[in-house]
Amino acid sequence: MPEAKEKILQIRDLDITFRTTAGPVHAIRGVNIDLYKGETVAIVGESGSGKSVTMKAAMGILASNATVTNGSIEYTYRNDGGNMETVDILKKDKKWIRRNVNGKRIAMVFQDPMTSLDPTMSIGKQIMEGMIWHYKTPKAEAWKRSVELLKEVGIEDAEKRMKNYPHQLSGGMRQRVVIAIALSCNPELLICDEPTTALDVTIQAKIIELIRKVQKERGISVIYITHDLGVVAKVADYVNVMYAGKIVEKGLINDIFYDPRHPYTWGLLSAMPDLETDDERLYTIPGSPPNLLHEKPGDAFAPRNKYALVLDDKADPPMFRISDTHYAATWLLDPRAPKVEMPEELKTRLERMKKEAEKYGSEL
Ligand SMILES: Nc1ncnc2c1ncn2[C@@H]1O[C@H](COP(=O)(O)OP(=O)(O)OP(=O)(O)O)[C@@H](O)[C@H]1O
Repeated sequence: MPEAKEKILQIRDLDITFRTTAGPVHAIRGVNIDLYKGETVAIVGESGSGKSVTMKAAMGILASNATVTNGSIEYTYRNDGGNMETVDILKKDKKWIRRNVNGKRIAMVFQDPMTSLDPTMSIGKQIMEGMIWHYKTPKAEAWKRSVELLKEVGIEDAEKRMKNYPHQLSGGMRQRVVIAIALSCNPELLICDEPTTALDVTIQAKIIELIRKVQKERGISVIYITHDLGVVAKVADYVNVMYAGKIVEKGLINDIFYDPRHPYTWGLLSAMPDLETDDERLYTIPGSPPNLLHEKPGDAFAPRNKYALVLDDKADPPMFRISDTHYAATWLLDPRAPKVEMPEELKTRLERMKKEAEKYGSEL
């Protein structure tokens, strides 16, 4: 972690509602996220928990039926004049965001490279496009830089590959190209939305390794959106666990993996495959996430939570402080609550993970 921490993104009290024919969907509820230069923040949670919507808001690319009803998304960056500037993305229009943020200072890597690449355009052209549009880079220069980028992301025969079309590449190579495109304008922040979900397991590890490498070499910040805690364990400095549009637990990677406090985090960790558990015995969190069309009072996780208290049906828990880095929104942390520990099986599993990490000399 860098010594003097420079904050580059600060999301505060973000509330987003979608207009739908069935009524308003309150998809994001009071989200706060901080991101510092060079760090990796993960947002983890089941499908529909609000991870992508939060990041789309940060990139100013929300769907047209979305309304931000509260909050701010402050982004601090070095402007074209070389000075540091802080803007609230929510107060900027689409044109400004397209010119100054999207693909330039903040770039995204999506789950499926096939949908983020244009099948009708050579990959060389697709990498050059951003440089030419954002920086008016001359074509010959953009070509040269694109070849270098392809090499940087580990593509051999880069000159030759420039002329290829996406369908001529394997899935792993396509995702490398997507990463090259994302890096083409020297972004300060990379948002990776399930960047490995569509890939084979062996390729997954290589893409994660690649993202780590470019992050380190370039000193950029990364936000990982994923439902896979295995990926989180490998990449993140800081973790936000999301449920039903709200962050329910946040902490440093070791806080979340070795001292989780929210029963939802317990569930996610118990459901994480590891070497010792076979698929048939793997835990799944009972029930399914709530329908956000019908907001109910109380804690949205209560119906799936075997540790729920009577109070959970009445009031949404606030964020309780566990340490300066670790917070969780569960009434179990209220001083009046009965003492409840994480399931014994999970405790054993986390201890095993800790021992393995110590053996291999990694943080996790
Ligand atoms: N354009 C939209 N109109 C209506 N509801 C939407 C729209 N986009 C997202 N939502 C709703 O917002 C909620 C959060 O969705 P989001 O895509 O952020 O979830 P997610 O955690 O990223 O899930 P996944 O892992 O499946 O991508 C969901 O309930 C989803 O149905």
